[in-house]
Amino acid sequence: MPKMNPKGIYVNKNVRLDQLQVYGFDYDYTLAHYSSDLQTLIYDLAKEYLVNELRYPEVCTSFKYDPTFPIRGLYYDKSKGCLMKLDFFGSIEPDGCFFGRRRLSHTEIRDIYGTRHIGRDHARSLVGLMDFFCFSEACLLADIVQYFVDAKLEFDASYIYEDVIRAIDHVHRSGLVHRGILSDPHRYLVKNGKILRYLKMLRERGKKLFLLTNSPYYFVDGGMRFMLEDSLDCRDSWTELFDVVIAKANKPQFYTSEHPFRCYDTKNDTLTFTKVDEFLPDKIYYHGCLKSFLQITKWNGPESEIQIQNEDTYRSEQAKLHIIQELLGKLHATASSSSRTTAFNSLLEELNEERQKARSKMKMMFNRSFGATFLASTGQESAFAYNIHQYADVYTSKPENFLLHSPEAWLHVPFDVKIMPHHVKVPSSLFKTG
Ligand SMILES: Nc1nc2c(ncn2[C@@H]2O[C@H](COP(=O)(O)O)[C@@H](O)[C@H]2O)c(=O)[nH]1
Ligand SMILES: [Mg+2]
Repeated sequence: MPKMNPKGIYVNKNVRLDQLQVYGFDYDYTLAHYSSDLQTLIYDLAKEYLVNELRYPEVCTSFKYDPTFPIRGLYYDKSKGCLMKLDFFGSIEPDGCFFGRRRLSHTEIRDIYGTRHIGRDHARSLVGLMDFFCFSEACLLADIVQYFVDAKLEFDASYIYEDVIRAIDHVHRSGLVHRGILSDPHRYLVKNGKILRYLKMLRERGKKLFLLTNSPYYFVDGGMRFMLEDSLDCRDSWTELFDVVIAKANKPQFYTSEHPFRCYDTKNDTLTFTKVDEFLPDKIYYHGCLKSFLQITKWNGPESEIQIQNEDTYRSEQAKLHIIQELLGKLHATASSSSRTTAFNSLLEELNEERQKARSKMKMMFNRSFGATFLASTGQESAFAYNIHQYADVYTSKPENFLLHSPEAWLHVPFDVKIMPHHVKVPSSLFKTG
């Protein structure tokens, strides 16, 4: 029986690795991986800020981060205070909607939202909690809402959101989280020699490498030294692995703004005043934007790809593919549908019940509150999966998984994939007994 591969490389759009010349890396949760203690650290620091600076009641300091509660890709409703999981089509998961830490019943969801489907009006008040840093945020939001409910205090859910975001933002921006991690790296950082092998292999193949992180340099430097201390020759600096190192990049604005780059003086912790019009080896750069990055590096990417897509031969192939797909869809729709007897209907009911049982069993195997990150309880993809599908051509759990493939590999979307390529189909023969 096929199994999902946690180290697999999954392809949403075809990519030829042999044609990739430039590899960009993010730092947090890409080069650096953290233990779950980090979520507790962020949660505790943010909770202290709520109490000490925003005057939340003292009792909030006793709240504890619950690692079993949140998953990635949840949504917080700023107008209603609910924390929920959505499916691929933007419908609320029937058992995945919480008010505070209490799961709402189907009737309660209907009373609040009308239908399970989040319409345009409600969608405006939803905020996505997508990245790995959001676990603590999701848990803190739910715990604070629960506090107000238990204390029978009136509250505006959007104020809770603003306060929690402010607290979380503060603990990152002030460097409290960064200093906390560096003060006890063994506790928070996961050492990984494989990433060094992967980066070196790419360099040996003549690829250009850059690091683009929102984190400050001292934090990245401390983390990289710690993670690579057993595998990197002590005379070498980790910065030599990259052609360009950019810290405090201010993503996502980096991609759209016109901020200039500044050269960062690592000895004096200051920014220099000279204009940056080239990237020198061993120098660290701060801020900047994509436009200047492309102007300086001239790593513009192949424009021929767009030209090819505009050519008539390509477009006629594309049209042919669309027609074939449409025909396949119609074939599926017209097959089956026979006359339904009572026995047929009761069998249907029984099967539905069994399906329901199996679904909830499967869900519990992931996370008892919200189930799987990529899947809705129907077995279809979640809204988080939709985001990955939209924004990632290729995805994998760790960059070094690429070591298991040739750097010249052509990565193809599997021919039989429905939405997420890492999902495998379980053959029904698996359940046959005797
Ligand atoms: N000001 C905020 N900073 C945040 C928040 N969540 C995470 N972070 C910080 O961003 C970087 C991660 O950058 P990356 O480019 O390396 O992935 C790291 O320093 C975090 O501390 C936030 O909500 N507000
Ligand atoms: Mg990151």
